[in-house]
Amino acid sequence: MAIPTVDLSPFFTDDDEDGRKKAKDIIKEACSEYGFFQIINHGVPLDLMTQSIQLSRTFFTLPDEEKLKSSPGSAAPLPAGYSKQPPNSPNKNEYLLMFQPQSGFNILPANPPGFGNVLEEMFTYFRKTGEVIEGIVNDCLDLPPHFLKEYNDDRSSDVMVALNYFPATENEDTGLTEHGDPNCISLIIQDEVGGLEVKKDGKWIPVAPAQSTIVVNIGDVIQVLSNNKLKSAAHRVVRCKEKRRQSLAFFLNLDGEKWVEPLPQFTEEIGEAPKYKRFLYKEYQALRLRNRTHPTSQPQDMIAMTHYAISS
Ligand SMILES: O=C(O)CCC(=O)C(=O)O
Ligand SMILES: [Fe+2]
Repeated sequence: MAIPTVDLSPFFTDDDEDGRKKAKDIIKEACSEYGFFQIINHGVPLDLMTQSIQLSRTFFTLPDEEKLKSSPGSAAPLPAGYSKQPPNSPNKNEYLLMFQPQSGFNILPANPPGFGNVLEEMFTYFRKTGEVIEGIVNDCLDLPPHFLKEYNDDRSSDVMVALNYFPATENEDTGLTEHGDPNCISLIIQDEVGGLEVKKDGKWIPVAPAQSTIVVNIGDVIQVLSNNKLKSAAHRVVRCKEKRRQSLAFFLNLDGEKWVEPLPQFTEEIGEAPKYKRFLYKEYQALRLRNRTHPTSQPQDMIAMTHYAISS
């Protein structure tokens, strides 16, 4: 079993309505079945993807004192710059986090040379592809044209993270614990080591690494808006022995001041009860951030979308 792969090339030409329709059908099915799919011919240049992973691998092998030159400043809403998970965290990685290039928050490394530029370029491409996906999801949900684009109209909360996972130990191979992404849509590229897994019907499906492929997943915001029509699937990263793993994740996010609730199209207009209470996105984000700073001993005790679920 593997998550579906979709060719996005019809969305980058004007005259392939048929191709777009076929791709949308696959995406619609994938988002309701898996919450995940993979894309090829997505507009992000392969050499840029390769370079970003290679330079990231080089960056994370630098001595701590060099990496810590990009330590986060305090102004940003999330720690933009280089951080390592605290030793008590079940997540075994270090990472470099950034906002959009013009945000003023980013503390990008000077070494390896060119890495900062490559990250900024990747951010810009990821964002474009993320917006294309958001438009497709909009159509898959039969929402009015540009509804999601107008609702999610502020790009200043988007985040990109370059991650380095440490090799597994004899006794322990968790890289990133099971979670759903809180945001709207996420894009991931992983190196050849692999390790990303998606939960479907209680089973873990590995997402095999594939060159020039981007993994896409639906986040909690879309799951709530669609009243569970589309799925924000649980996923995790498993570590491999002897090999460290690089990945790059982009989160098309929502402005914290937005309210999130199931849309009338998926509730009152079709006679269905809303499955979630209305909430302010920044409150949910703060709860999710608390999971990271104060991890619970049991992963199932972490705050997730179920926090706002209405029991039927
Ligand atoms: O590293 C990966 O492949 C996935 C990262 C992820 O799921 C996340 O940061 O939310
Ligand atoms: Fe995730």
